[in-house]
Amino acid sequence: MGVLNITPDSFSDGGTYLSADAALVRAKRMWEEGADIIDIGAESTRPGAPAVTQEEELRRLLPVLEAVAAEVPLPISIDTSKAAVMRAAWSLGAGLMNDVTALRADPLALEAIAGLGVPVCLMHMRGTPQNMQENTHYRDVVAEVKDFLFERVAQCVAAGIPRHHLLIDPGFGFAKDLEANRTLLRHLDDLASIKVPLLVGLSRKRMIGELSGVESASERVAGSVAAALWAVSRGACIVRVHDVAETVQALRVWRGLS
Ligand SMILES: Nc1nc2ncc(COP(=O)(O)OP(=O)(O)O)nc2c(=O)[nH]1
Repeated sequence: MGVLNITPDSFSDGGTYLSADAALVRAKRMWEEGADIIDIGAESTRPGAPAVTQEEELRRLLPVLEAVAAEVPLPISIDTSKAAVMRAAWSLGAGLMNDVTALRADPLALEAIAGLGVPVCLMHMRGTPQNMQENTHYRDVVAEVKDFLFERVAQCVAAGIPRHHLLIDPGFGFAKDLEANRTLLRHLDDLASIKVPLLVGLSRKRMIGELSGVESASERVAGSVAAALWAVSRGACIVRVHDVAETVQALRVWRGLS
């Protein structure tokens, strides 16, 4: 899953792809590099990120989505928590919704997904991007994240969303410090018992910097690839990455040796 952030403030590539033209060039490049899905996000969810209004998110997103849907033959996921954005994006061809709040932020989101019949990724986080890093203590992070995801899956199935339309994601870096992220990664295969495909997002994140000592997010490519391989070896089905070519190349070698 190639990341296409059309925001001014994403933690590692904010402002780079703001125009529809630049975003389309990026999406095409990721397709050529071997991405299977393009994940378009118009609101940063990094720690401390300011909330974006629905109008602003739609203003950023829709022109880019139209252009990418018309010219890039890949499924498009939309990184949003707003039901109205999901509905508008679906009408323009989005094939997956990626909600870091697991359909909790917007009370209309669960109904929207059920009504549209569109697949959705349910991610674990606590609080909001503005306060989530004040809430990083867990009694047992693996058990608590697993219980949360299990419950969200059950809620979705009870709302009429087919189980095979669901993805789960432990939410690395969302209300988690290095210890919690590392514990979750080490026990990623514990989430397999939920029997829903696993998506992980580790790319360029703070934990990669903390483990590698690399300060600048955009220079954490090798560390991000290493983490992606680890996650795949522990059961991840989709890795959400900024550096598609490097990750695809590493996965091809990994698969060739497995
Ligand atoms: N499912 C899922 N979605 C996500 N969306 C955004 C980010 C944050 O990364 P990025 O989009 O690069 O940064 P920003 O939120 O600042 O745009 N991480 C995840 C993740 O780990 N999993």
